[in-house]
Amino acid sequence: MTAVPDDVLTVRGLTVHRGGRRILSGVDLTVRRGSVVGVVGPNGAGKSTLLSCLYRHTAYQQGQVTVDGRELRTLPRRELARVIAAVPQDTPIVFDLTVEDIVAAGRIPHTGALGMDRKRDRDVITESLRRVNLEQLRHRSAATLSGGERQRAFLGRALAQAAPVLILDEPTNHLDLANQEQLLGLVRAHTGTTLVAIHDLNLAAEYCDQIVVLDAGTVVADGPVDEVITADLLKRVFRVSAHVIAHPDSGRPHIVPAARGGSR
Ligand SMILES: Nc1ncnc2c1ncn2[C@@H]1O[C@H](COP(=O)(O)OP(=O)(O)OP(=O)(O)O)[C@@H](O)[C@H]1O
Repeated sequence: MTAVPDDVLTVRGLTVHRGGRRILSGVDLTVRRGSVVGVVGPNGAGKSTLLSCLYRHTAYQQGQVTVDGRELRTLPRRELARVIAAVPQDTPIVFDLTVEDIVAAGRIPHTGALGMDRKRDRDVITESLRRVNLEQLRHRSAATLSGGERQRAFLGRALAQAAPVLILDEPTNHLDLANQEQLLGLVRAHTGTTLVAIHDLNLAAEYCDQIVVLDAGTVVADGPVDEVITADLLKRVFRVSAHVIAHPDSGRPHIVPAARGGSR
C-alpha cells in the first residue's frame, strides 16, 4: 500500500508581481494534511494574493505550488476544482441565482452542469445547506441576502465541492459573533485541510493549528499557534502593544490590547 504523504500543499519561492510592483517575494509554505492554517498579517501584506495563487486565480511569475505532489499549473481546471475549493473575499453575485443554485454549483466539477440529477449530488447539496444553516432560505434569490447569509451560501458551495483542500479568504467578514464561531466551528469540523486568511488574531489562535504571518509580501513567522502569537510579534509586525495571555478555557494564546487610558 502506498503511504499518503503528510504534506498536502507545498509552496516554494512564490513570487508575484502586479501593476509593476512585487506583491509576494519568495514565499515558502508547507501545509500538513488535515490541519487548519491561518494566514494573517497587516492590511496589504499579501494574504489574498497568496491564497488566490493557490486557487489559481492569480498567476505567479516564479516559484512552485504542489498539491499532493502535483504542480498546480499542470492540473486541468475541473481536476483543480475537485482538489481545491475556495471562497474568495466578497464574491459578487453575477446572475440572479437562488441560494440552492449557488450551493449546487459546487457539484459541477463532479457531474458537469447538465448531470446534476444524481441522488448523491442532491444529498450533498441538502447537507451543505444544512451545515451553513441556510435550509430555510434555499429558494431565496441570492441577490436579496444579507452579507453574512451570502458568505454562508458561498461556504455552502465550497463544502458541496467536497474538495480535500478548502481556502477561505476572510470568511468571518460580515458575520456576527455567533455566526463567526459557527463558521469557524464548521472549518474545524472539516475533515480536509483548510487555509484561512483572517484578521481577528484571537479567532485565528482559537481555531488554527498553524499560523503563517505575512508582512510586505514575505513570510515573517510560521509555526504552531503558541509559538507564533507573541507580544513581540504583535509589536514587530502589527505595531501594537498587547498582552498575550492563556485563554481561560482553551489555554491558547489570547491577545489583550494594552490599556490606552492607563491603569485604574
Ligand atoms: N492588481 C494589482 N495591481 C497592483 N497592486 C495590487 C494589485 N492587487 C493587489 N495589489 C497590492 O498588493 C498588496 C497586497 O494585496 P492583498 O490584497 O494580497 O493584501 P491583503 O494582505 O489580503 O490585504 P487586506 O488585509 O487589506 O485584505 C496591496 O498593497 C495591494 O494594493
